[in-house]
Amino acid sequence: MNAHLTHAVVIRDLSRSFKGKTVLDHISLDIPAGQFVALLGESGSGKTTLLRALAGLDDDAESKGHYSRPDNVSVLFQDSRLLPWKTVIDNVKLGLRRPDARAAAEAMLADVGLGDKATAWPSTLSGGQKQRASLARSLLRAPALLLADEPFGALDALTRLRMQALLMRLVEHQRPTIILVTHDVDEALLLADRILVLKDGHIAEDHAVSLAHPRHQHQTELSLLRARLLASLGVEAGNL
Ligand SMILES: Nc1ncnc2c1ncn2[C@@H]1O[C@H](COP(=O)(O)OP(=O)(O)OP(=O)(O)O)[C@@H](O)[C@H]1O
Repeated sequence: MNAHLTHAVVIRDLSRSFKGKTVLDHISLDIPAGQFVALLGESGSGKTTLLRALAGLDDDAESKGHYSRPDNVSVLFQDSRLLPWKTVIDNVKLGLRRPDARAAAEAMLADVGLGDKATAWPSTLSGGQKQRASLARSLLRAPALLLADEPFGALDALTRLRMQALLMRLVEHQRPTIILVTHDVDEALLLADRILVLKDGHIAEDHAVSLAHPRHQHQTELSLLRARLLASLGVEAGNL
């Protein structure tokens, strides 16, 4: 849409309900191209529903309002969604119509540290390796918008840290607009340019995080925002 050239995502008065139950409640939001947005919120606040709405999923929902976003979107889920009957490289280049698809997939696998797993079957990979393959599949499409729904939520803490660093390194080159749904306040603080808190289907808080990368959990600005976000999410930092 010409009116929104500088914004990758424009949402106006978006509401969604399922069987009469309102889940998204008049959401309006502008996201500049290249911004990394983290979406926090208590369980059931509507995070996944917002992401799915932008992905064009959930056709059974009653929707009002509208949004615009780039056509070139990749979605990254908590489970890697690799097809078990295809090798890792065939999963990564699935549906890609480029003459150099195989070479590009090989290069992307090397980038995510899976250069030696191209011909492996998904069932032989660890959880972290599967998510790496899934990330490679998403980024190989050079998406203008990456929608990620807790992509590292099922990984152990150390693997999660590695994946966060890998994501930051890879998106540094491509600079897609990113919306990351996460339960992990520190993940949001370490990665995002902007943190939104959803509450009962509306955006209750909108924080800019302007600190340079790489960030460290103990930086004062992050500590202050962490305490505030934890309080918003109903967690008292002093009790942790
Ligand atoms: N397809 C659907 N049909 C009926 N209800 C739905 C559907 N999708 C979501 N909901 C309801 O919408 C509400 C918000 O769900 P959503 O998954 O968006 O929340 P969330 O913030 O992502 O939660 P969580 O952090 O637990 O994943 C929930 O009450 C859920 O039951």
